[in-house]
Amino acid sequence: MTDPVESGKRIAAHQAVDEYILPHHKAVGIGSGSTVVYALERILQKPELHHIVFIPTSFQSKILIIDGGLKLGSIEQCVPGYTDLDVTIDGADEVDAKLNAIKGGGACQFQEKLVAEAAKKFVIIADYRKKSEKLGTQFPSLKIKRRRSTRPPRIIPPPQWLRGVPIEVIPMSYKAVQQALQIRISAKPETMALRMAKMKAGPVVTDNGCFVIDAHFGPIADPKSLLRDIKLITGVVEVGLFCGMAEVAFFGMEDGNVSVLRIGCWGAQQWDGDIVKITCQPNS
Ligand SMILES: O=C(CO)[C@H](O)[C@H](O)COP(=O)(O)O
Repeated sequence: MTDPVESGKRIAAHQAVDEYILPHHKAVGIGSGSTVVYALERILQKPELHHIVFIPTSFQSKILIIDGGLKLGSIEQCVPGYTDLDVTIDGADEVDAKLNAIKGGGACQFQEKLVAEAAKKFVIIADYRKKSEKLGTQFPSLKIKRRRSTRPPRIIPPPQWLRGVPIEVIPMSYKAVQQALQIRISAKPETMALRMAKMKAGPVVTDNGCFVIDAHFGPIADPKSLLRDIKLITGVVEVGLFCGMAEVAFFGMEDGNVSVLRIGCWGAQQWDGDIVKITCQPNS
């Protein structure tokens, strides 16, 4: 595989499966997106994992489980603290140094959070592009084209996904939620967008029949309090901010190594790419 992004996704997914999905496990949550496909690929290569019941987080992951001939379960069978999932493995759009993540690039954040919360361990797999010091800084914000006159700047709309925080909303509430985001969280109207479908006239409709607003807040100083503030808005079903949930993140790097960030310690590779001791060091 020559594409460094795709090979990054694969090596991260394979290493995570090898370390975190074990033969004694009974139930495992399967996330959504393109990186998760490589996790399924690895699981299929290991017959000792095929007795496990897999819990999907979306239509996509349900089909991956079924097409792989694996055992399909349902989240209703898993009650956190009673019949926990052993582990949930999932991709992410951006992950900070404290393992907070932005998710929902595939509009699956509600089911992904439900399944991640039901698991004893939540494991993130991603390629090197997803590593970020602070959420909201990894992707460029909208380009603003200034006119020569004194008129206000013209905002160039993004070609597709705004790459902010994905917010799943009840369809009839989307205008009210956008308004509340402006008033209560000072989101700018030009950095919020209702996510539109590509091969359909109209908005993306999630697996739960909802819409998604992508809202860019710039660098996010306190992801947990932003999450709390957005969730308090009537009409919001779920927010693609996963705070304090992941135990570990595997990043497939351009050089073919996997950088592992574990809760409470830096892994084998430091943030700036320098190799450090494999022994863990406390996070600041
Ligand atoms: O949150 C997600 C879907 O809602 C995905 O996990 C996230 O968008 C990462 O996707 P990919 O693995 O394709 O980069």
